[in-house]
Amino acid sequence: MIPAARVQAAIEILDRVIEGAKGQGAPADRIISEWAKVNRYAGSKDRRAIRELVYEAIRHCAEVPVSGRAAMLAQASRDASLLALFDGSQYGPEPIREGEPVAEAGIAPAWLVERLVASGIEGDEAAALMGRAPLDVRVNTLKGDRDGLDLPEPGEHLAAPNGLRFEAGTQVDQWDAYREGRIEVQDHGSQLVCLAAGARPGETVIDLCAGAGGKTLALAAALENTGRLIASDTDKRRLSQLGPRAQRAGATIVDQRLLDPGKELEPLGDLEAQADCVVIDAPCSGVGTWRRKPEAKWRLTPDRLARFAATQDHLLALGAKLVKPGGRLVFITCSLLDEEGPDRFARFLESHEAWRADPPALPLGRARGPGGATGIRLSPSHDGTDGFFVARALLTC
Ligand SMILES: C[S@@+](CC[C@H](N)C(=O)[O-])C[C@H]1O[C@@H](n2cnc3c(N)ncnc32)[C@H](O)[C@@H]1O
Repeated sequence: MIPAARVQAAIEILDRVIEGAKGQGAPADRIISEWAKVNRYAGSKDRRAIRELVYEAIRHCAEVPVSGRAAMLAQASRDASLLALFDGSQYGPEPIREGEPVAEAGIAPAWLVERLVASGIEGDEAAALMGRAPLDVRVNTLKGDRDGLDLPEPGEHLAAPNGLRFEAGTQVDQWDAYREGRIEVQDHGSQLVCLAAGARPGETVIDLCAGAGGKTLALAAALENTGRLIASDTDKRRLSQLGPRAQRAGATIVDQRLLDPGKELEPLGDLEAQADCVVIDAPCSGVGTWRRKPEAKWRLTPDRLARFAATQDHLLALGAKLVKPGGRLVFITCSLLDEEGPDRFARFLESHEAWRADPPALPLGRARGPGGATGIRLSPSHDGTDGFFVARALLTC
């Protein structure tokens, strides 16, 4: 494809991303994959270039743009070589008309920028949310250790004991080690928050919001496949992905439970006050993952954010019922907004007297939250990870 045709393709994809964001439709990566399936003439270099154009345009638009073209024109206003491609050539974008709408540059919609600033995310911290994430893997210690692993590329050793980093776009899923379950793709931050659980062999651990099991597999490795590991979620489709992943990883102790929203305790009744540790990787806005899913900023509304916070309160109260005296509750969100992190944890401690904060010692991150209810924040700028908040509480009696 000629460069101008790539720009036009990116504009058309952006139109669909914008539509998806307005109607809670498909995410950008799915829209791009679907586009590539239909437009077979696009080679791998074209697809990579188009993808980059789409993501860069999303990253730099504050509000939802009126059109893909307005988003791309905003990019072109910062990049003369892109501007020159609006030349009306065959397959390329039409020449620019006077007074055409150009999207407003910025990190996120104004209301969200305000919330970020109130949570201490501004300047470099905010800019880093628009960066490109590297590709991190976790070496699966159920099948070998980091030093003994022979990979096509060595990878950078990360602070998480089993973490390796590769350049974004490295096709690790083509490697034997991936197919054989010796490595899992998992962001470094995600690996670090799993360490906060402090899971030890023989314990009973509940991964309450297991989703497709990214953290469940890390917990199974920490437990060395001994003890009990219960993985629950209300989303049947996500949970159904865990079985094959666990099999590939050799995680044999995973006991799956599908939950009914509002009646979550029913299938977990046998576990009340039984767990050494309950991990709550709660549903959230995903602000911390904007490097991978930048269009998430357009999907969020103040109402949705308030609903996430209410669900987080609900899950904290629920998870607490499953922990035995002396046990631990680990609260995780991939958000940098205080209202989805420190505020929730502080509220939980205020309303649950038998619990006290027990901040985990992690190799990266900074303390965040009021004294007595402190957790750890990881951020792209400070730690080179996705953004996370993780806090741990102990049941004292
Ligand atoms: C952040 S995601 C979990 C990601 C997963 N732990 C991982 O590491 O890949 C949050 C999950 O919470 C689940 N969820 C939402 N409401 C829930 C509820 N009431 N009880 C349990 N899980 C819930 C969602 O379906 C979603 O899979």
